[in-house]
Amino acid sequence: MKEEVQQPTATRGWIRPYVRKQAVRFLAVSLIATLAVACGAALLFTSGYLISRSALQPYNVLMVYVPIVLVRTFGFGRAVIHYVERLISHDMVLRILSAMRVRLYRALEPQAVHIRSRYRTGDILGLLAEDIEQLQNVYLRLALPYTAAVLVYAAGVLILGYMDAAFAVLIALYCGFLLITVPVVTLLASRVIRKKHLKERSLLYQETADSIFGMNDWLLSGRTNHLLERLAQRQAAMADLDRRNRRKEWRAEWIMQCIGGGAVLLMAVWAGSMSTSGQFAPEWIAAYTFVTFPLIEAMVRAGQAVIASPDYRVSTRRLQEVEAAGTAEMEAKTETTTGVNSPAAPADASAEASADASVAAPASIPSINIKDGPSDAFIHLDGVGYRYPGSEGWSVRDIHLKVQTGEKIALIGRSGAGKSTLFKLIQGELAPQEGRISIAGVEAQAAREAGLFSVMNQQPYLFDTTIANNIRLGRQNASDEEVMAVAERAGLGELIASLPKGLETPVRETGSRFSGGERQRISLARVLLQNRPIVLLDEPTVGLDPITEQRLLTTLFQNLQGRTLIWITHHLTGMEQMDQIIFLDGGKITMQGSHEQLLQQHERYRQLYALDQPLL
Ligand SMILES: Nc1ncnc2c1ncn2[C@@H]1O[C@H](COP(=O)(O)OP(=O)(O)OP(=O)(O)O)[C@@H](O)[C@H]1O
Repeated sequence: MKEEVQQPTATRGWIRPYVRKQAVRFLAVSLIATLAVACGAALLFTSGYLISRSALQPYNVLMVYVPIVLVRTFGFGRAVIHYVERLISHDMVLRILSAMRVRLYRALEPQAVHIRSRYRTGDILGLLAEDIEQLQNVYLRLALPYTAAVLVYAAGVLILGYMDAAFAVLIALYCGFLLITVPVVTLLASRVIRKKHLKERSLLYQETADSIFGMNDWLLSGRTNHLLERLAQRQAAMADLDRRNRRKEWRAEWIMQCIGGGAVLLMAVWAGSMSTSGQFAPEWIAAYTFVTFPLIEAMVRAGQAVIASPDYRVSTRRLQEVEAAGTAEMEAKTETTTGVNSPAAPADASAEASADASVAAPASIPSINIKDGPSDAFIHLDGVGYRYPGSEGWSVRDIHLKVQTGEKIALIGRSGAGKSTLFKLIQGELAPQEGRISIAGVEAQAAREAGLFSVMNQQPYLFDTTIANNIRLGRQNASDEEVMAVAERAGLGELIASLPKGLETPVRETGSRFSGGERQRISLARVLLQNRPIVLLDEPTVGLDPITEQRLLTTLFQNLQGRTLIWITHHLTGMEQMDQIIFLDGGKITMQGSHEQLLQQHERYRQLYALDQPLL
């Protein structure tokens, strides 16, 4: 599959551009599908003739030899044509789907860092798991059968018209009713139920995702039965809507089958009258009657596909929404990286570059070279403000902050003060709505993409593999010696020596064999291996006892000496080692200065510091 399907843009929809791109294949498959129906029709036509002719007991089998051969040929031909049709149509659809998946990925990728705040997880799962799959049915179950049915309809009416114009008009109207009126009326009648069904499904996905994320809390609260009941209710509501919907579809199908039966009767009566009037021999009555079956079946299938079409529309709408958001994000990114707000990397940063550890930056991003060890990272926040989409108030505002290379900053504040938001802004996960952020002379997002940050968070995730592999997440190509060296620097030496398999010891699922402090040390070893100039610490000591906390902090500060450090914390342990301490409250800076300055100038700080000394 070397052929590359061009990626249509957001404005060009999710169906037509691909049909246009694959027009030749689409046309070929439609003709082959029509041929398959025609072959089926010919099979029954000749069968009908053969049965009638045989019933008249010809004196020699050779009298029916030709229809026998034809029945065999059409029977065999139908299977072969059907197979070829499936082969080509699935090949075409797989090409289209692969192009669509690439396109969806490209739409989602620029939004990756905001994905959890922008979409609900259930919707994303639905999008990835269902929507693209749904679209394959547009081609296989809707477009192709409908095109084939219309072609069969047109050919049938033309052939009949050649024999009897008035009857051809009657059949055209009759089958038109089958092909258009019944599906459209059914669609309109089931619109409300379908809408409800989609809403319920989205809620079910959302609640299931929520429940999985919060499974621990449900278990701890002892209310798992309540959760299961709620999910069961939601499922029952959906199943009920499903049933009502299906009932409507079955009714429509039943009506279509009845209409089809009527068409067969009409044909039988017409063929009878044609025979009576001497237009053709009586043997042809069965042939004309039988031929109606496969033709009607093709039309009923097309009608059913139309009835299922709203599901496809919902999928395309969701894909279009995601793509529009992705395009907006890309445009914003392009403006950010090429706009006037993006000064080039400072001269001294590149001057100090060392070849062995430079980070290849994407073309549009000023290249930032990171030398082995701390470099000239300089963080400058100038009047920064951010308000989450849909929120009334600002989560942070008026933030002015200058951090010199190698400085250690503590961000302190109660819950909801805006620490994490500020963190995300510095990391380039969020773009400021007011003011600007520059890191080593470039926008935060560019700094992030150039790999200037390492992050240690509250609960580092350990994968179910060896300690060495978990540390290697920091740098895949690190040698065993390098991994051991950082593990020792992180204070894991003794622990590793006590394990029979040393660095090759499996950590077990989610790292359950290690204590909180040990897990943080593994995370520190990863950070050391990454060797990046800015390290962001998001409460890495939360939940640790005071002694373990002190020890971990000592290891951290010793090993991260010289790097620019920003540390989110809730309390004041270790503040003496910080160059700047920033208090946030209600999204604003309320106190700022070194430990000594704050002790001298702020009574409140003195009180907080005294209160926060651990009882060792
Ligand atoms: N995704 C979001 N959408 C809307 N509002 C948000 C979102 N995330 C945070 N906020 C709001 O922004 C404000 C600051 O939140 P933030 O998470 O930055 O505080 P924090 O100081 O890090 O709190 P904590 O210590 O509890 O993590 C809060 O009022 C919070 O409700």
